[in-house]
Amino acid sequence: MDSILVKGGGELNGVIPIAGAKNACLTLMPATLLTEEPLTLTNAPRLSDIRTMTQLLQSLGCEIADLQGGKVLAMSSHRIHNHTADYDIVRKMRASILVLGPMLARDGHAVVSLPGGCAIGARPVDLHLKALEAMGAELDLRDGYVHAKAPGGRLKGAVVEFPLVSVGATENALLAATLAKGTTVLKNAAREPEIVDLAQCLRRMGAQIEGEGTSTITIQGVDRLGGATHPVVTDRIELGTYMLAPAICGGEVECLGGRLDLVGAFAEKLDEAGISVTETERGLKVARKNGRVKAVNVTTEPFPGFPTDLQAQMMALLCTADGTSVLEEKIFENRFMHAPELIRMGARIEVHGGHATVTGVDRLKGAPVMATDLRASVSLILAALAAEGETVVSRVYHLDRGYEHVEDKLGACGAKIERIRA
Ligand SMILES: CC(=O)N[C@H]1[C@@H](OP(=O)(O)OP(=O)(O)OC[C@H]2O[C@@H](n3ccc(=O)[nH]c3=O)[C@H](O)[C@@H]2O)O[C@H](CO)[C@@H](O)[C@@H]1O
Ligand SMILES: C=C(OP(=O)(O)O)C(=O)O
Repeated sequence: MDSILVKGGGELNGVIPIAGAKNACLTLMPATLLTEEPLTLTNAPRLSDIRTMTQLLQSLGCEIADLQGGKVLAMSSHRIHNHTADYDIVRKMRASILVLGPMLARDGHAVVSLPGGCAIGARPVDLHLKALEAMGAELDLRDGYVHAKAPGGRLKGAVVEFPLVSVGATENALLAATLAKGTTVLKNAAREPEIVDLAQCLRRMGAQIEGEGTSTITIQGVDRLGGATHPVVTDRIELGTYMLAPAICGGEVECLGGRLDLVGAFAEKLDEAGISVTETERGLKVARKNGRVKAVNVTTEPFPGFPTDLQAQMMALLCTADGTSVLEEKIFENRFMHAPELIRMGARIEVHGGHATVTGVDRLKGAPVMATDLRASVSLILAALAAEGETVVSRVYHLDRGYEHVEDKLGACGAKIERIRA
């Protein structure tokens, strides 16, 4: 298993290009299952999660060519020859459940392994299943798999009101509704930019969708969808992560392709903490020129609130802030596993249920630490960049799920960071 060695202490200055969004790409890729015609995604990120989704789609019969070093994914699902998403692939990545809606919508049947829990929480998929049931699907849970059928071979439009906001359930229902007979209305739908991106791509393929980006999405089902070429939206979580690098270390970094509308609530917190964020022609410029960061309180919420996927990285910043901050995690029940690792680096953090109280210290100190999940791993790297001495972050396979070329991107801004290959 690879690890990352960081020698901390210096300022960061330079530019960092931001990739296409992992979480958008993972929902755009299954859209290929809705059409016999080619779907091409440009601005795709080069990540292990994208390779896992590629493997899963290929196992179902899709042809996928990754061009330009993986930045372009040319997909073609002329025929789905296998309708079973196997546990061996699904267990690696929860987003695999997103093949259920499209397969069911196109061919009227699908079998998909249940993804199981994960380190940050139990993460059930009941809302995905209830939405598809409302659209007429008959579901049977057997041997760890969901066996799904659409009576008469086609889903039908329905009004689906989600009891809580779920990004994945909104995506699965939206994908499925494009080919259902009649109108589907999704209420209390997620408003994340990745949902907007998915709706835009589906519309390019011929889908009739209104209201994406609001909490009510209306889909008029069509008989068939065609091919399209679509650029994946900028990764707002990668963007937020790299915006934190100069905030923690000092210096000035311009994040190329960054947009304030993608990170509004997060940028407001940076401003409150005393970090300057300005829009440039090419992206967002972030600087911490003088003084210590101020303590701020953060509560994670569905978009447009502060994203749970930036909570760990924000905690790394607040570890050296002036004063005491409280972080409240409202999306996942077990998303503070980075706290004990940050404490190993000298942070003062107390976790009580869904709250973490962080009292800033003058300086963190390097230590051997272990990544427990994707965003935890990058929070440890951010902390290490600001810490005195050396830090080795192990289990970085989590990091590779969501960040491409981390060492190169941070290294170009002056960070002393290298990968130790196992
Ligand atoms: C691949 C992808 O896009 N992942 C993102 C997606 O995950 P994901 O789509 O899994 O997250 P959801 O928005 O569905 O989860 C929100 C909450 O709803 C719960 N829930 C969800 C579905 C369900 O059927 N039943 C249920 O109870 C979850 O356990 C969680 O507590 O959104 C999360 C919340 O912004 C992000 O942290 C993830 O990075
Ligand atoms: C939790 C995340 O991803 P996933 O939903 O794929 O586990 C994430 O991107 O931070």
